[in-house]
Amino acid sequence: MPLLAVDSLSVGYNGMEVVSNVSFTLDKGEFLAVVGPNGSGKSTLLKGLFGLADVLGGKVLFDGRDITRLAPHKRSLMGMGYLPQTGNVFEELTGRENLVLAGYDLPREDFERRLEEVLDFLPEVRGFLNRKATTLSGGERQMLALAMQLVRKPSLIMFDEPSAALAPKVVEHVFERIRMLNKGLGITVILVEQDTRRALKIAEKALLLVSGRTRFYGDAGELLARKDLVALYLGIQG
Ligand SMILES: Nc1ncnc2c1ncn2[C@@H]1O[C@H](COP(=O)(O)OP(=O)(O)OP(=O)(O)O)[C@@H](O)[C@H]1O
Repeated sequence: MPLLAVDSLSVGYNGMEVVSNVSFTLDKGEFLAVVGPNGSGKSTLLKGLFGLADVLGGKVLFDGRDITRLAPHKRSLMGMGYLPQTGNVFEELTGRENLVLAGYDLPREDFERRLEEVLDFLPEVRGFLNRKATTLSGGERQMLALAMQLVRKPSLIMFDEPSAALAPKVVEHVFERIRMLNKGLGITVILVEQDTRRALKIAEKALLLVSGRTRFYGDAGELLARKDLVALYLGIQG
């Protein structure tokens, strides 16, 4: 049984359809990149999968359970994580306070144990524990936001353009961490990313969305090799 099965999903806002009829499945530990031109509905698809946009048709099964209409916090309790582009940390709180909030529903001892595991995995976050999130750089905030996800031990994390507005060197680091949490911790990943080449190199599977519809779904390497699609929709050379 796949961890996530998306069947003919249509998503939109106020009854207006933005994403139409998208289907894919993800097994545990797989890595899917969602790519496509600006405005093609990539973020909307993630929001639909997390219960933050209107599902206008189709079905989403997670761990075998129909979650199509489930509230976002219940999805989170089931092991789904979602990292939006912005607004992913509480700015006025310290790193530790952010992490405590992320684990609000975990028993105290579990939380402390998990926090230690997360800090071993993301050692740089130790340095942010007593700093207010407002004082952190964009890349540091991403790391804190990632730690907030990991403390919940998700089986799936969905990232919405984690590299947006970050310096190239920092992007490298963020991607390395995403790769490690997939390969090392076995967490299933859906990545929406502007840097298509990078996304397709790190992922196994790819979904190319054009005007809200699936233009390609399959092996990420195969999409990279499809010069026609790459030239038309992805703006990367060769
Ligand atoms: N909250 C909203 N209400 C109404 N329409 C929206 C909302 N959010 C996005 N849209 C519209 O949905 C369409 C798809 O937007 P979306 O952000 O999902 O695309 P995207 O592929 O993620 O784009 P980008 O790569 O530029 O981030 C756009 O036409 C956008 O204007």
